[in-house]
Amino acid sequence: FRKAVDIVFPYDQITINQYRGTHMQHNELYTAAEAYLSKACSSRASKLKAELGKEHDRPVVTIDDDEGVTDTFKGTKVWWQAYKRPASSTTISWGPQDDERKYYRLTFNKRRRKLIEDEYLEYIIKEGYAATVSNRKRRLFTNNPINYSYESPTWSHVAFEHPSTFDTLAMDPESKKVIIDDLVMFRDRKEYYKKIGKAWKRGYLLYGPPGSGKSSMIAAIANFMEYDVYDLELTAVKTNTNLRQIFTEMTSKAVIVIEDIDCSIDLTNKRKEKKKEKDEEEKVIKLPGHEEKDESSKLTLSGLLNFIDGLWSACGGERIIIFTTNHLDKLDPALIRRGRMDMHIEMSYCTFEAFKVLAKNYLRVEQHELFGTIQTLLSEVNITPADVAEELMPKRSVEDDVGESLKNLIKVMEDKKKADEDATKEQENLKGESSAQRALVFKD
Ligand SMILES: Nc1ncnc2c1ncn2[C@@H]1O[C@H](COP(=O)(O)OP(=O)(O)OP(=O)(O)O)[C@@H](O)[C@H]1O
Repeated sequence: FRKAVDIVFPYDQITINQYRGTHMQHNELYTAAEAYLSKACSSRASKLKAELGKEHDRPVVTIDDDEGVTDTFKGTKVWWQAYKRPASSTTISWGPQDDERKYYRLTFNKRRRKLIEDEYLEYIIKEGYAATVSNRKRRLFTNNPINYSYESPTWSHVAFEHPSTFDTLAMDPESKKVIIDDLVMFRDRKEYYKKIGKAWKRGYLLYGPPGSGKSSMIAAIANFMEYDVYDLELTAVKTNTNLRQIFTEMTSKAVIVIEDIDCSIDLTNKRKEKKKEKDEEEKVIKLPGHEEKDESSKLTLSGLLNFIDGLWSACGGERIIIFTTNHLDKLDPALIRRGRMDMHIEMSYCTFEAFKVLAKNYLRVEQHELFGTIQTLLSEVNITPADVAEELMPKRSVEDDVGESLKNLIKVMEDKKKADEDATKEQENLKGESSAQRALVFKD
């Protein structure tokens, strides 16, 4: 293509070596370019796949040695070419890669050198870094003391591979959009947060009955943001010092999850004991087996909130903190007041819109004659998405099971409706009986 370039305009070139310096120091720009080009190639592959249609399932597009790709930046076309320098038989080198020196050559219009040097290379570093981060395997951390590893005295981790995404998450589409928009806004506001001097963090409170998809929502958020997940077990945190350690040993892009917050913190009892407003903040988190220890060894609510609001902010990084609860009413208002939790997200029982997402995921159907019956039943019965998903899971092949799975779901909902009606009747009878008894006592 150099000939082609030559014909079109006088060209200029930049060479980007894999290593630089005598000590074979890795070249940051080369690494970034490698990641950037591989991402550009794979997005081209997906486009190509869409253009070619289904029969060409996996077109492989990649930049190989002695191959080139083009890119356009601010209206300027650039050519990337990958090379491998042949081994030099005359040089003796201690460097392991001597026989494999790789480099890229970037060709562009001579008049555009300033734009390329000042802006395009910066852009490559930024985009290349972002591509590396998104390719990196993300991790699920836990502070459960049984799993402590050598790497960190507080966190142990496994690969985070939860498949849940916003596409597979069954919930009202409007609420889903509000959450996605909020996340995008959060992601794009780094400079804004810096300018106003606020920690770059977001707090969500997820509430809803068991099986409504709180864990699935957390995974969808983490997958969407490409963050690591930290599952914080509060009962394993012994002191504020321990908490400080835990919060400072996190990666910079993290979703911190504190599940069942109502079970981790005993607030109600302490509130009765402490009358003064000031004392409110010093409510103690009861740790199993630690109730009788002296105050200094206990984790306080103020300790937790300070980390969320203050100290932790100073550590930098983008953080999302998610609290979950099955019982919103049991939580202390101080913990959930706006500002501390930016958004309260209700994960509800299954609606018809949510059911349609599950039917599409599990049975690959978007329409069916039984949908009408299901819609009516869903408006009458409280059933969680987890229970619906259980019924929709195909037992044999998906095609054979669509009608059968939907019928099973209808049966489960009808049984539940009947059980609810019987329970209501029984309660009414009991009420009737007790008021009749009261009337009798009164008469006596
Ligand atoms: N809203 C949902 N969208 C998609 N799948 C869901 C949803 N809710 C539940 N499920 C399915 O049910 C299973 C259990 O749900 P999940 O663990 O997310 O619920 P949860 O509200 O976190 O429950 P718990 O409070 O008991 O932890 C999930 O693995 C998923 O397959």
